[in-house]
Amino acid sequence: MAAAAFLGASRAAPALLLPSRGLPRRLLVSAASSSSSSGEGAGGVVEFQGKVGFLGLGIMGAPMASNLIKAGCDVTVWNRTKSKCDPLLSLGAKYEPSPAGVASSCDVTFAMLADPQSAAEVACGANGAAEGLAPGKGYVDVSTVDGATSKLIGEHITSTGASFLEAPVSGSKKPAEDGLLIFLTAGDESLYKRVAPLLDVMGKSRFYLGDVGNGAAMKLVVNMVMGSMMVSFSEGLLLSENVGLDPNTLVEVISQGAISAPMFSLKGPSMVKAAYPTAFPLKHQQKDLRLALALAESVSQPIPTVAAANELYKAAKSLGLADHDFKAVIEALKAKVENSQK
Ligand SMILES: NC(=O)C1=CN([C@@H]2O[C@H](COP(=O)(O)OP(=O)(O)OC[C@H]3O[C@@H](n4cnc5c(N)ncnc54)[C@H](OP(=O)(O)O)[C@@H]3O)[C@@H](O)[C@H]2O)C=CC1
Ligand SMILES: O=CCCC(=O)O
Repeated sequence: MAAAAFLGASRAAPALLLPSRGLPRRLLVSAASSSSSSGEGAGGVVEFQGKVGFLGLGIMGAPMASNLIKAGCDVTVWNRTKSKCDPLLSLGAKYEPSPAGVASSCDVTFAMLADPQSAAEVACGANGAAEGLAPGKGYVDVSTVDGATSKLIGEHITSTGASFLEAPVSGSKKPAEDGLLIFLTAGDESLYKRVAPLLDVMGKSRFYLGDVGNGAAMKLVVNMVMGSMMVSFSEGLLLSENVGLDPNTLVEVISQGAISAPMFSLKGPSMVKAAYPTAFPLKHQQKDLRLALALAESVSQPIPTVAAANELYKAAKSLGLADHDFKAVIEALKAKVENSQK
């Protein structure tokens, strides 16, 4: 069936208004063709044709896949812990029992895994995605990993004839739910253009940064700044309290000045209450600082503030806070203060 004819059919197209770089866009999705393509259709309508795979349904992967399904995509999912697929299956997703099965049944497969080791295992290991890939298919890794891991995955994927894009994201659980992530992409530019309509379902903006490794590096630089800012903020909250100020007032004062940041306004009030519901797990923030330190080492640049922040996240992990939100790093600081006052 011709794609245009299918796009005209009723199955094809829940049409959505999508905010992308401030411009409303409509998305037409079709699963009609096994050779996926996308582009501007008549009247500025953006089209994606093909089946979409999603591997890794954690805090980020689940809402991202969910948004694709809600936009009308034909989505097939896999997760190591199978029960996490259930909410997506209820929304209409299909299931395959391995990453290879997903990749072989889909035109483009996204992966959102915890760390370099799991991203490499799911892409390149036994029953991994690469086993199901072939020329014409695409693999988009949106996990936060280091450049070396991303290059290794990319080489493995492209050796099958498929194309590879790294596309880590800035933005946390809520932006993932709201389809407001920022994609930092690098690698195959034609795959980037092909999946752009899908990125625009899940995100509010996208950057194409050239060779594989550049997206990973950009993501690590952003997150090392964020991790250090959170430590500095924690020190300020604690110091304000220790000198008899109301830390809630500090949050308000900061929100009105030059260092105002959504992170402080959003996370400050719960930090004052010592509540740390998880949006971005502390173990992942520490992983990102570890990878950023290695990145800096690769160009012989000292990043002493990040090195100090990393030690505090490690201390927080050893206090059992790995799966709490990364703002729980303030607890490691409290423990240090208590120890120093003994
Ligand atoms: N949370 C956030 O705010 C953000 C996170 N990120 C990055 O996105 C990635 C995912 O984060 P997030 O969703 O929060 O993390 P979660 O810990 O919630 O999810 C991790 C996912 O990886 C899977 N996984 C872990 N180890 C393995 C393995 N050995 N083999 C197969 N699958 C595995 C998990 O499967 P299972 O369910 O079986 O454990 C789960 O699907 C990370 O790289 C993180 O740094 C990026 C931006 C924001
Ligand atoms: O990697 C996690 C980033 C979290 C965020 O950007 O708020």
